[in-house]
Amino acid sequence: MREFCSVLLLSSPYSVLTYSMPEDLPRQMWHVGGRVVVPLGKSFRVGILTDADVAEPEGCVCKDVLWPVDRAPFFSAGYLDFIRDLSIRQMDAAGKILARVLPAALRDLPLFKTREGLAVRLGDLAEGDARAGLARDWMAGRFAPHVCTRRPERLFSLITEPPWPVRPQATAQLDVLRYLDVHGVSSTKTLNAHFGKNVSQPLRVLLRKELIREVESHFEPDVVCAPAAATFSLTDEQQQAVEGFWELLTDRTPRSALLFGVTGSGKTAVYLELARRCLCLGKHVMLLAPEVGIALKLHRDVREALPEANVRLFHGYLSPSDRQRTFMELADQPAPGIVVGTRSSLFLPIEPGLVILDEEHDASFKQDEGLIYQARELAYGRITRSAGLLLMGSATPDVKVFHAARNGGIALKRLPNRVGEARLPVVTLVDLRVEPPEHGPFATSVRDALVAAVHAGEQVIILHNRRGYAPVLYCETCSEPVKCPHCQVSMTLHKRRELLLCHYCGHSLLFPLSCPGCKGNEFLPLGSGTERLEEFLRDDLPRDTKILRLDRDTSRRAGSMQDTLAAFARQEAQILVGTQMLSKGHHFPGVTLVVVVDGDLGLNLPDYRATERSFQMLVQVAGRAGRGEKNGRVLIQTRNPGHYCWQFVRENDYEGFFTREIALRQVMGYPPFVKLALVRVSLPFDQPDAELMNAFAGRIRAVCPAAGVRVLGPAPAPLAVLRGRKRFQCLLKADSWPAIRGVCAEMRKMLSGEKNVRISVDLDPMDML
Ligand SMILES: Nc1ncnc2c1ncn2[C@@H]1O[C@H](COP(=O)(O)OP(=O)(O)OP(=O)(O)O)[C@@H](O)[C@H]1O
Ligand SMILES: [Zn+2]
Repeated sequence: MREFCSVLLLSSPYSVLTYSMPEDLPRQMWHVGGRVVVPLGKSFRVGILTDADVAEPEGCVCKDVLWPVDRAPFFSAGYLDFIRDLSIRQMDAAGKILARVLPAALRDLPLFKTREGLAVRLGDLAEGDARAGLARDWMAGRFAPHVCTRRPERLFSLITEPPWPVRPQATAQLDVLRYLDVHGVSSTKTLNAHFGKNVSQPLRVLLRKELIREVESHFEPDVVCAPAAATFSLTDEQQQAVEGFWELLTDRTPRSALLFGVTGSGKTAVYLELARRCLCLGKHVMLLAPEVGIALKLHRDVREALPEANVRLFHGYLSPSDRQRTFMELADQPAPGIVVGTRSSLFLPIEPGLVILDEEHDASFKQDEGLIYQARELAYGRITRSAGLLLMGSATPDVKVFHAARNGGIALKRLPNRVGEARLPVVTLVDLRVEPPEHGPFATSVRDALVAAVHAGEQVIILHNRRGYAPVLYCETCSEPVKCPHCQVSMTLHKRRELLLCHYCGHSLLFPLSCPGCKGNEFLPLGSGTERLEEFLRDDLPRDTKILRLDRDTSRRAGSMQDTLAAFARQEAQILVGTQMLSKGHHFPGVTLVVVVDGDLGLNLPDYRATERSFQMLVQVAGRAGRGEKNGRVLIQTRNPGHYCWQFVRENDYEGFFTREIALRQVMGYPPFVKLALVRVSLPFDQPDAELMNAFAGRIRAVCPAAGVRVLGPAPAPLAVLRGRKRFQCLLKADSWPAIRGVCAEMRKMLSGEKNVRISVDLDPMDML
């Protein structure tokens, strides 16, 4: 009797199709969860065999599956189920989701080779005399696909900052240098695509001149481990947390839990002990951080604490070949190990018994572009299939998560004290209306504190959440700021790099320039970013003060972020200036003073989470002070000291903040009391929109009430133009996700025939701009 199976295509049209199983090939060649090659139209595709026992479809003739790619299942049934579930929730095809998360080489048609190295054409696999023999060879392991059809991409990084010792006539070299300067580590493929030609010649010259170097990844794991920290035993609080979580981990039902521990309370040690025990149980562990910088720190922590464990580092900046290798190795079911990484690790083909999200409140756990997802939900999806534990940890939990923990949906353990003798720092607000900034951006008392700390040989962290030299470059001739032609926002001046950059789309202009509007040449940089702050400090502080800066600009060269963090940890510098990158996760015992230049920066964004995010960042950065022997203090400059968040920041009172915030959310009708979705519609800048948007608005109004969905908008988005497209958005509120999904599906249908119009749906949005 003929047998039929389902195959999920990993390339367009991404559908699930029914094929017949070839009767002349042994049944043992096929594995549910393994990749297969199937014919489609006149070509071949790679798909995943998702079901080997389906009924014969009526009224159509099925083609045979051509040949397997994997000798064993690549994905477990649980993994495929997880992807299917995600596809329902994201309203996107499962094949498309997988195509987005699998390394390209694993979706490509493989090259089949005999053991002698002779290539076998796909057509020959379909028919021909060799087929039976090849099947025998396959079973005996003498015939296999060769996956690596692409040449591994080479990655390049700058070695030095501009200016570079290159003749002005050597334009090809300068172009490449500038590109790497703006975009950071880039591959040959991106470079060739950008310049529309092969750039291997200038690359060769630049390598020889030692102006660039080839790297494995943007962020290479530290080769040398710090000397193992003195071993310590867990405090009673830590021990109790471990035992509580361990009970949940071993009770054979999926669980989620929150470790709510103040900054410096030793949450990492709790994670590591649980990870160790989980490995002993024979289960995999995923330890995830919101940012690569913190993932690298955790990777080091794990290797120090568990030197015997099998540890892998995974994040979005690995080279394609590294990503591919990790997927292949893990699909091969290695002994239980630990994956340390960022959110995309959740798609690796292992069954984790324990998933830990460190700094769980962080917005970077949400992916906002392409495949939109929240790592917390994905992680829960993973551990439901393995009956494992999802452990979230933070000093400032997400308000939604803490609400669930309060109501018993999530188990809660606390670490209310810092480890050892360390105390939480004293936080003081500096009212800039009373004490205006007289030393660059600093009030006199703040500057005095800075100088005193430097004198005393202590370390200082200065947070300013804005990179670049000045956020606005104002033309004195036409009185207009220089704006990005694609986004209509002000371009940021990066003085040292001699660039103007759009922080939204990456568009860059060389500086100095003449005003794009009036050709004027006189400019005034307005406001200040981290670069200007650093410049001010160098001029203002004693000459021998060592200053480091950490932001996306100083992290463009491979390894530079780690170098900066390591140098500061070794106390080679006294001051570290930077953006929110330095606010969390790191442990610098020498820091006694933290200064926040503009505490109001994030408070007034048009987003219901603005206060929560600001509060979290301020408490986190304050938490970098006083982690060693000496007490810490924190000075926050503000012009708005009446805001309700300050009282809680000053007292490091998360729960007080939570109580206030959750009451507001209830009154205003925001999550967790309602489900929220943001629907974005965009169209090319020069395309008329009035008629379309009016009709769209009318139809939404007709659909929403019946579905029990309230709608705000459509209205122009706060960033009304981005990357050359006009943007509109509407906010949907309802009591249930299915109601929202129903309306979103309708909205997609409404716009499906419109030319050049794109629609995206963000469930539970993090970024409302
Ligand atoms: N039981 C212990 N005894 C001594 N030192 C400890 C103990 N537990 C943790 N530590 C040390 O305390 C320091 C702070 O711990 P850790 O970085 O884990 O804090 P955290 O809770 O993650 O803070 P944050 O939320 O600010 O990142 C680390 O250097 C760690 O080695
Ligand atoms: Zn732009």
